[in-house]
Amino acid sequence: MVFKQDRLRRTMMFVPGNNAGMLKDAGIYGADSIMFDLEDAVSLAEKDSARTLVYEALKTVDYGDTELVVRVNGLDTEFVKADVLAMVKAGIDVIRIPKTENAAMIKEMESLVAEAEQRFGRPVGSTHIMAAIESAEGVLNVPAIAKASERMIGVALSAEDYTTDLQTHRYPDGKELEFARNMIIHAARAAHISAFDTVYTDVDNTQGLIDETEYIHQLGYDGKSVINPRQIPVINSVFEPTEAQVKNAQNVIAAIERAHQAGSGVISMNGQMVDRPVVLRAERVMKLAQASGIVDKEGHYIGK
Ligand SMILES: CC(C)(COP(=O)(O)OP(=O)(O)OC[C@H]1O[C@@H](n2cnc3c(N)ncnc32)[C@H](O)[C@@H]1OP(=O)(O)O)[C@@H](O)C(=O)NCCC(=O)NCCSC(=O)C[C@@](O)(CC(=O)O)C(=O)O
Ligand SMILES: [Mg+2]
Repeated sequence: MVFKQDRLRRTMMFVPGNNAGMLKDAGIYGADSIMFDLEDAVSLAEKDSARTLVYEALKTVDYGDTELVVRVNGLDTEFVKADVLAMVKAGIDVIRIPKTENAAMIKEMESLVAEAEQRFGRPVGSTHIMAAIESAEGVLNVPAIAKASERMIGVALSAEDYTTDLQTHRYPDGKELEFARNMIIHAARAAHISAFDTVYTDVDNTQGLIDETEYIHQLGYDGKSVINPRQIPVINSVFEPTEAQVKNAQNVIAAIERAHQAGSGVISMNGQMVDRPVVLRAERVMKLAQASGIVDKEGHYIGK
């Protein structure tokens, strides 16, 4: 299994934990990560039955090599311990903590997860954690949150709760989210973990989703949380490199290989300096191209 920044995480799809049909089919839409939700998509009366449904789905449905995440109930609720025990027992890849305010909450979750791993004979450290940032307090503490544990694989903006906390709401231009988006991407990169943008709730507004995804892609985000399968190909297409970008990346990788053979770490290509950061960007382009299915095994552009 590949974790931290090595894994592509363009789309992380919320699947309500109380919906047996959605749980069964969640793997067929091509999300990079599936996130089973035990928190806000599930009513208080259904908390226990949703936990059982998700546990059964994890044990019986084949989700292939899709990363499996569960959003457990908040650390201040009566449900969280049972959620963590059941999900670790079922072998979940990642626990997403909702409404994360500070690094102490990551430590608290770390203890719960370690206890569950020991109890169910899972390797200690094998369950990863991510944090959803849903308040002003969380945004101000995100650098410490992102670095609070070796288990952390990412931080996510949760704009619905966050804008409520700010006493505003979401606007089409997203100006109210600028500070949080910038804090979160910087905290994630400083901690070498993934950064996820928030859900786009206007499911039928494809152009709005494209605009928002292009913006967060430009900021450096790995991907977005998703609430509907129709959003997956739209987001993937924004992350798909162009033919020119793929060809340039191939040329950069070939050029640096020639430079290394000649004993140098830097080379000029069409008058442009090619050094380590340029090569790292080229490698990321090739990884996205492979995930998009637009290159063959040798990395040659074949299109769709
Ligand atoms: C939005 C809508 C009602 C639209 O319904 P529609 O009926 O128009 O959907 P259609 O497109 O017609 O569905 C076509 C086919 O796909 C299936 N299908 C649809 N959605 C699927 C899915 N998610 N997973 C698997 N399958 C799915 C469906 O079953 C059907 O299957 P079939 O019948 O077989 O053809 C529906 O998608 C949905 O309920 N979404 C989940 C909503 C949710 O989870 N909200 C909580 C998380 S946010 C939050 O909490 C805020 C946050 O905390 C966030 C943060 O922290 O980041 C913050 O603070 O910001
Ligand atoms: Mg929320």
